[in-house]
Amino acid sequence: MQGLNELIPRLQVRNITKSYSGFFANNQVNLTIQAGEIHALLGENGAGKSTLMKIIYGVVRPESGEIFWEGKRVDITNPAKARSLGIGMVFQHFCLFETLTVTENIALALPASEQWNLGQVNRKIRVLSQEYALDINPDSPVYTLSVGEKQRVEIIRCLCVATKLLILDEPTAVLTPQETEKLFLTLQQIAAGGCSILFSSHKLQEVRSLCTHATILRNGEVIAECNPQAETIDSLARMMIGEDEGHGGQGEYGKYHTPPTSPICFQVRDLCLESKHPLGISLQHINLEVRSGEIVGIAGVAGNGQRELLAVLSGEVICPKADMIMLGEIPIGDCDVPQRRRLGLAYIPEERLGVAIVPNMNLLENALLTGYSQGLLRNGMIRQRKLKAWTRRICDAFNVKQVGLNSLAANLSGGNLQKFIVGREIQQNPTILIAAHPSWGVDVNATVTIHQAFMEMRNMGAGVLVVSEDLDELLTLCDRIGVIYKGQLSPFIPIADISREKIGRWMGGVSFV
Ligand SMILES: Nc1ncnc2c1ncn2[C@@H]1O[C@H](COP(=O)(O)OP(=O)(O)OP(=O)(O)O)[C@@H](O)[C@H]1O
Repeated sequence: MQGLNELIPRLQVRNITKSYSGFFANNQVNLTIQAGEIHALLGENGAGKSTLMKIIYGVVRPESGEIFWEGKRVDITNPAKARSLGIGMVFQHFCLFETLTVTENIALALPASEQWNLGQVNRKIRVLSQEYALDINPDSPVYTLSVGEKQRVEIIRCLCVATKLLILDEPTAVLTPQETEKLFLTLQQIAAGGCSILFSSHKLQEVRSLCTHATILRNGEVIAECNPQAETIDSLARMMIGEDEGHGGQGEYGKYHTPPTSPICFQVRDLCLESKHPLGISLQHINLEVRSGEIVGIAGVAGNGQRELLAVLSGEVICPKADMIMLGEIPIGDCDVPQRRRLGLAYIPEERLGVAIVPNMNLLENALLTGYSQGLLRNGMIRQRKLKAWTRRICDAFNVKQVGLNSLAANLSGGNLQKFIVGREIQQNPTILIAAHPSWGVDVNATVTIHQAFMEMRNMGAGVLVVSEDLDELLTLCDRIGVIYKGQLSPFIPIADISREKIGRWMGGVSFV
């Protein structure tokens, strides 16, 4: 016979409502999670998933509704209150101090009453990272970590305190398939110990493999509950998006483009660069070329030099020699970011907030930040009407859900922000687009929109270089793929000749032969 405690849900959310300027992010939402359950929260970009998670974690206060924790009504006024109940959360955008080490960051989040010293925290991190295969060096300063590694720090931070409900907002968005598999074993291990997990993801195959319950939101309302394992990817996508609207499914693009013989539009020649950071990765003899009308992908596990390579390709770091990077016939290795942009290089960085976007600027200002050379300025003055039309076109073409072009970028949902960044760069018709994790956190439909936009650019003769830890994305999108490992690039293989196993082995450090 079940004990009374096992019958009482761990968490019950009843009729939660939260609106922004009259727009309902959550409308009368109900959600029940049992102890030890892995529960998915699904919905397209802007459906209200993060808002609901933030309400449960005490970051956002609802206007009405109730929350019951193990049968008792609670008022979760702030994250400290949530943590005291045993609720931990890993956010889509990380909350780490860049200049502190992993250990220092985690120590800051531990309850003062438990009086941990840094040595104990360091040891605890090593134990947890081993136990849950969350590979991380506790002594690394956070600014040296890739996005994937920062996510691991966030997960370990939650695991350091006894947690009864772990909330993960898009945890696998930047993990490789192998890392995702490992993470899922971790999550299953955690759930088997009685901790509940609330998990949001746009990768429906993952949801089907991991979760036994799902609540589906559309336009802020719960529109269905189901067992994802009893559904298909198609039926889940239909529930999220609606019966009548098209949904792309994942990775259905038809035939690949034949490898082009067109001119090389972007080239890196024997680029060697010592990392200035003690824990950074030095780039060794990097050679690559992208032809006009070609999408080239660079795969690799986080922390193998992707960040250093992107910095030098985008112009954030200047090359030792100008002709180490060529844009067509022009050496650009010694050009700074604005010069490279003016010559036709567009860039979608790995980090959205603070690098791609200034959160406290509105959409118009953020559009201007990289689009200024598109006729949006005259005599140093902003052409307001042109800027408005330009920004509106980005939002329309990429279906960016927003309440107005004057709204702050920080108020966009994660996926809508990513669509905005991608649209802003593509609309500049660059000669070469360099993109890091282009579909990170975007829903099924938006992923298709972004991938199709890349393919259209390619078909119009632009070159595209995609750096991603999502192997599936690269296999879907690219004409040729190479791997970066410890600062070195493998040969690039045409998509028709690629074996997933070989790429996986290269990603794992097996020599490039
Ligand atoms: N602070 C805020 N101010 C104004 N609007 C907001 C704010 N936070 C969220 N919203 C809006 O509420 C809606 C729901 O956002 P939310 O982040 O919950 O969506 P989501 O389902 O998590 O989307 P995604 O999958 O893209 O992360 C969006 O339209 C978003 O723009």
